[in-house]
Amino acid sequence: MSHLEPRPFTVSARGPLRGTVTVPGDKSISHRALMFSALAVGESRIEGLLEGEDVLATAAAMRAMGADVARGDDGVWRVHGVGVGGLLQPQTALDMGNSGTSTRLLMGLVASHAITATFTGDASLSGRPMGRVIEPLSRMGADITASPGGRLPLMVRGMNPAVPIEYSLPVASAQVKSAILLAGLNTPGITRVIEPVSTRDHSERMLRGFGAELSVEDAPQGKIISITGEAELKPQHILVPGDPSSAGFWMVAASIVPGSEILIRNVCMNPTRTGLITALKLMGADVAEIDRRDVGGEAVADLRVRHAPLRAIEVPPELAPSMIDEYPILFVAASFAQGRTVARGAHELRVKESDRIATMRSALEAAGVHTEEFEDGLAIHGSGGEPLAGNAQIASKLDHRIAMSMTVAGLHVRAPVTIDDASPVATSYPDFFHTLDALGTPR
Ligand SMILES: O=C(O)C1=C[C@@H](OP(=O)(O)O)[C@@H](O)[C@H](O)C1
Ligand SMILES: C=C(OP(=O)(O)O)C(=O)O
Repeated sequence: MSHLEPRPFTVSARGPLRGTVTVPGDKSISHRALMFSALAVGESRIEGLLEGEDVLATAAAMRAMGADVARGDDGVWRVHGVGVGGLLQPQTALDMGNSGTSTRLLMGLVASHAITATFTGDASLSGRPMGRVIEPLSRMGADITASPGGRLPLMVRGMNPAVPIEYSLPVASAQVKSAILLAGLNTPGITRVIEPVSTRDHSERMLRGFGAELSVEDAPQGKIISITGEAELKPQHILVPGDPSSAGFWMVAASIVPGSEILIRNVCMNPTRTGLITALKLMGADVAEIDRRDVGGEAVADLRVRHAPLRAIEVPPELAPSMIDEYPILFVAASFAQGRTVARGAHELRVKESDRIATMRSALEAAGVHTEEFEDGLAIHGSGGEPLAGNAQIASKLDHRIAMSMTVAGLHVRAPVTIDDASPVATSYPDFFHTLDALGTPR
């Protein structure tokens, strides 16, 4: 799973970008589809699963804990689950690769089963904080031994029966929320998570779809999500909609490269995920939603994006949870806007696959963009639509979103940009470079 060989990639000005793109399945939904199917009794079928390294790490972990997980020649994944409470002791350490979502959600699952699992990961994942899940899961009775700083490698000794808790999230994190709900699935009684700031709600929607007893209540202190434990999940047929985070790269590419027009098909429009579209529209981007429909309980639309002059904005901080993974590509859009864009209230970016504030700052500065760094964000002085100087070496720091964002920046430059290692792109978007080739040729 780890990237032994760095794969450099050089990008030079291209365009205009024209064509139709179908983005891969949503990463958050794909992880959950595998996990929940593995806990149902019977066969679930999953269509449109993202076959990126992060999701494959989840598939391997579910197999290691007893589920039968296989991809058919028709591209449909079939999962025979073990039932809630039925996870088996994995025989070797679970290699989570680069994936924070796999790690935190699976720690929750293991926490309430009578099994012990060791979690390992690559250098990026081993630097990310796990204390945020260790704390609530320990309260539920799990015994967790982590490396210094609450990092990987770590070992979770599950407790069965675990103790239900009521827990108010100290950080806006769908991973922490989901870890607790997953632990609650196999815990007698009602486990409650209070979410002062709403985050992506795929776990809630999908757990309900699988037949779990889960309620969401609006209260003065936030959303109260209650799950009744010792649940029985029924197998499902899941259609995974396209990933709005992956679509973001093409939205910004079309917006900044003159003459471009891209139709992006089948994009998940769950309102907890559409912050980038809101921000780009505030900047003057030409994004049209076509044919809004429902796919497997999620809103989906096709998006037609045309080149348009962008203007700087103050990015509303309340958008942060609904576009948390899209800040790197938003910073690229801002680099081509007229004026100074300010994005603050995004401190969480410091603890993603890389420190995305520092990494994007260095990358954009190297490519000729003037930026100012804050503890919780960046200010970016845009080019007003002119190409960037380019002529830069970019460190992707084992971070797929940095590699893809700086590739998009490199589509409108005076001199080529080289990404030192583009291999992390395979974690979330294995076809990214093929799709780019199909959309436009070097000028
Ligand atoms: O629950 C999820 O699927 C995710 C939640 C977010 O992380 P946090 O929970 O750390 O905000 C996001 O950054 C990640 O890519 C996927
Ligand atoms: C933060 C991300 O993923 P994860 O936390 O699952 O590694 C991401 O995909 O941008």
